[in-house]
Parts: sequence; C-alpha cells; structure tokens
Amino acid sequence: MASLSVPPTLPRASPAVVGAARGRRAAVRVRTAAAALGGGGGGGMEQHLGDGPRSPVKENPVMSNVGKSTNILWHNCPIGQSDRQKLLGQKGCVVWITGLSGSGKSTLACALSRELHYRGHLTYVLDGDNLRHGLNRDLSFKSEDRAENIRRVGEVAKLFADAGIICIASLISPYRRDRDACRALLPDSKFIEVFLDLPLQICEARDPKGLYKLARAGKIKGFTGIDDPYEPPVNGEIVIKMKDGECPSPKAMAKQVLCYLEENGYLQA
Ligand SMILES: Nc1ncnc2c1ncn2[C@@H]1O[C@H](COP(=O)(O)OS(=O)(=O)O)[C@@H](OP(=O)(O)O)[C@H]1O
Ligand SMILES: Nc1ncnc2c1ncn2[C@@H]1O[C@H](COP(=O)(O)OP(=O)(O)O)[C@@H](O)[C@H]1O
Repeated sequence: MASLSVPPTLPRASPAVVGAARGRRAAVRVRTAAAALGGGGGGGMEQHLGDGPRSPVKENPVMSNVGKSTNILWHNCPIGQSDRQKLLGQKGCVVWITGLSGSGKSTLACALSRELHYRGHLTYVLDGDNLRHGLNRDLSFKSEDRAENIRRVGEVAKLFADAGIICIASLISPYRRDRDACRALLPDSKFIEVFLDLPLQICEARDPKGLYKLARAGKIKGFTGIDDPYEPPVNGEIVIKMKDGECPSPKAMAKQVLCYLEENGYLQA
C-alpha cells in the first residue's frame, strides 16, 4: 500500500480513528439511503447527500447564469474548508506578493514556502513566470492580458485557499484594480497582500534576466517600471522595505511574513 509522507507536526490517524471514520461514513450511507426511500429524520447532511425524492436538487433546483455560462447549478460537498483546515492544522489563505520585476518576489515565495514546509505547513507557490509557461501561455503583457492573467491566478489561488492550503502567489500584478479584484474573491482576512517595496534602481541593477537592459534599449515595449506603470498597494497587509540602504535577506523577508501569519492565527486551524 502506498504510504503518505506526513510532516512531523501533523497528527497521524491511528487505526482506531480510521476505523471510527469508516464507521461514520457507513452511517452516513445508511442515513442517505433511508432519506432516499423517504425515511430518516430530514434536515442535516443526508439532505445534501441524497439524490432521491427528498433531494433539494430535484425538488427545487436554483439555476444560475454566470458570465457566459447559463443554467448552471452550485453543488455543495459535505466536506468543507473547515474540515480540510482541521486536517492540516492551518487556515487556507492567499499570500499575494507584488512588486517590480527583480524585486525578489520569486525568492521570497520560495523562502516562505520552505520556512512553512519545515514547520509542517502545506503551501503551494503560484509564480507568474511559471504560470505563463502553461495556464497563461496565451496572454501577453498588454494591460487587458495582464488583467486576465491576474484574474485567473486569483481564481486558482482562491481554490487553493479553499483546499486549506497556504497559497503563495508571486506576480508583478502592477495594477491596483486587478489585485483588489482578487482580494474581493476571498473573505477579507484570507487575502494577505505583500508589497516588495524596492526602488526601481535596485531592481534594474539586479536585472537577472537582462530584461531592463532590453527595455531601456527599446527592444521590449511596455515593460513594468520603464514604459508601463506599477501602482503600489495603498492598504496592503505587509510592506517589505530596504533598511539602512540594505535589502533584508530572503530569510528575513520570509520571517516577516511568517510572523504575520503566526500572529494572525493562520498557522492553526
Ligand atoms: N513587458 C513586461 N513587463 C513585465 N515583465 C515582463 C515583461 N515581459 C516579460 N516579462 C517577464 O514576465 C514576468 C512577469 O510575469 P507576471 O505574470 O508576473 O506579470 S504581470 O503580473 O502579468 O504583470 C517577469 O518576471 P519577474 O522578473 O519574475 O517579475 C518578467 O521576467
Ligand atoms: N533579499 C534579497 N537580497 C539579495 N538579493 C536578492 C534578494 N531577493 C532576490 N534577490 C536577487 O534578485 C534577483 C531577482 O530576484 P527574483 O526573486 O527573481 O525577483 P522577481 O521574482 O521579483 O523578479 C535574483 O538574482 C535574486 O537572487
């Protein structure tokens, strides 16, 4: 049998617990069958699970039109976010890192993911560059494509948060309106905006991919910070800044975010 590797801080289910869970599932199946036959006590989980005569889906379906999708129905699942959070011992959320190219977004995302992982927390990094290799490969850097890029990543990040995972999104996300739209997808405290507030000169001096050089030479058009705007957050949760002319180390940046998560209860269910 394949064995799952569980971080040391996550509780492992004992055979007795697994057995009890199986017993509960069997009980739910029995109640569901009873509800489908018209028996059972109404109300509660069996109403959601049953697809028989008492099912709200069949009796009173509420169909919606959303965007270009017509006649669609929202299906609820009996296992919800809080169940998954309890399993993981953390709160699902989105840590959204924004800043200029070269400001250290990917570096921070990886350092934070590592720090959390070693503490037994489940994370997933959504990196702008990486996503443009697949999910967003059809998008350019014109403003409407950047907006669509951010919208898609915001939706994916929301699903990760719903899964109970600490989702770390690192994208330039230069326009305030697009970031605010992602924030609006989640309950307010589940979206943590981290602004990597490094001056353009520092980012440009780093230029690890040589893109600023190409942008200055006019070989890349619409490069953020050069000939395309970057709108800094006004009310973000965390700002990472230079101190005494020095950029904090990757570990120090990660610790700043980690402290915020700890102090605000995200690292417990
Ligand atoms: N015109 C232009 N402007 C800004 N950035 C550019 C551009 N063209 C290519 N790149 C490279 O694409 C990476 C940014 O992708 P993102 O998806 O994060 O951008 S955005 O949020 O949609 O603005 C960005 O990666 P990072 O340097 O890691 O930020 C760049 O390497
Ligand atoms: N805190 C830091 N201190 C020093 N150098 C850094 C720091 N963060 C990132 N860097 C370096 O800056 C460059 C850009 O970092 P990166 O994480 O790729 O930025 P972004 O994802 O914002 O484009 C890389 O060469 C990286 O090693």
